[in-house]
Amino acid sequence: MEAQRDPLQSWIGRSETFEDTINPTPVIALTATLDHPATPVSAGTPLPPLWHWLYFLPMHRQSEIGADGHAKRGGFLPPVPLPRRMWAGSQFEFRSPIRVGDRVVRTSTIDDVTTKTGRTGKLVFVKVRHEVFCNDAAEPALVEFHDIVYREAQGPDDVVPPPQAAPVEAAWRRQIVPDDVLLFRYSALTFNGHRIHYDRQYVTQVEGYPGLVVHGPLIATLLMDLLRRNLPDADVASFRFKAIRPTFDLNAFHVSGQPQADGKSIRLWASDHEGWLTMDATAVLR
Ligand SMILES: C/C(=C\C(=O)SCCNC(=O)CCNC(=O)[C@H](O)C(C)(C)COP(=O)(O)OP(=O)(O)OC[C@H]1O[C@@H](n2cnc3c(N)ncnc32)[C@H](O)[C@@H]1OP(=O)(O)O)C(=O)O
Repeated sequence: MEAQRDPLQSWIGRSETFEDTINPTPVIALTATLDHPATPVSAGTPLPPLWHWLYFLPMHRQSEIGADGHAKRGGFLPPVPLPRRMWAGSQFEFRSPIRVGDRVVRTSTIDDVTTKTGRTGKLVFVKVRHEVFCNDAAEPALVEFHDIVYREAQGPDDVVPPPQAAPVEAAWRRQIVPDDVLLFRYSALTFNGHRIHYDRQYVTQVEGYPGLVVHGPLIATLLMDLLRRNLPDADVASFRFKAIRPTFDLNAFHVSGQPQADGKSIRLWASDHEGWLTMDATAVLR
């Protein structure tokens, strides 16, 4: 007998395309948000890795927004019935520079939809493949896989999996204070309406987290910023990160990095105020 296919899997292959222009203002605004001097940027300046998230913003009209502040599901993203959405991780290939002034096109495709049972309960992962093309080029400048995870509602039997200790030795380390202004500015820059990052009543009473959740892409951007602070001329060929444990706005956290013996890879990670690993990442230089 043929196994029954999960109806959510019929979303695999669905795609959408958006155009944009790499305007300088978001670059200056993120520069300031990451606590660098907000100096002007000229046309032709390459975008730092991950700063493409400042473009192709989700311009859903207000009536299309769902309870969590994201677009209602069932359009481009499948109608996953689990309520709590998180950014689980991403993998990137940076093939050629994306520059201020470029006209860009992004094609996004649902690559996979999988249901798993994790330690915290039922999980549905949606993998989206994004390709960014500059100035009518035939080959993408950037390929990104974005893993979105949906979790069950909070319940009385919730399991908190045992935490994993972060590495103790780090060549680079920076403390980040995730106050609500930092979270607000990042949500605004990425036009991200997800309530878990700014609506304390919603995040604590509806989703059951203890505080505002720090955006996974913000932590990833801070990891890449740490790399650039220490190796300003580094040419990053690929990057991947996995969000292991949520980070809340209740305490300072650290971003750390350690170049590896191969001379090309750099392990980057984030850890919370108790030293638990919250994000694990690897960058590979060209
Ligand atoms: C922006 C934005 C949203 C956000 O930024 S939300 C904040 C950033 N994200 C997070 O804080 C997520 C932190 N991670 C977690 O809470 C947990 O790791 C998670 C994802 C709930 C999973 O926990 P579990 O303990 O239940 O999972 P297991 O370790 O038991 O694994 C079960 C299977 O799932 C696979 N898996 C687990 N974590 C990930 C991951 N991060 N990425 C990909 N796959 C993952 C794991 O490999 C297991 O698979 P098997 O095939 O081996 O069964 C916005 O929405 O806009």
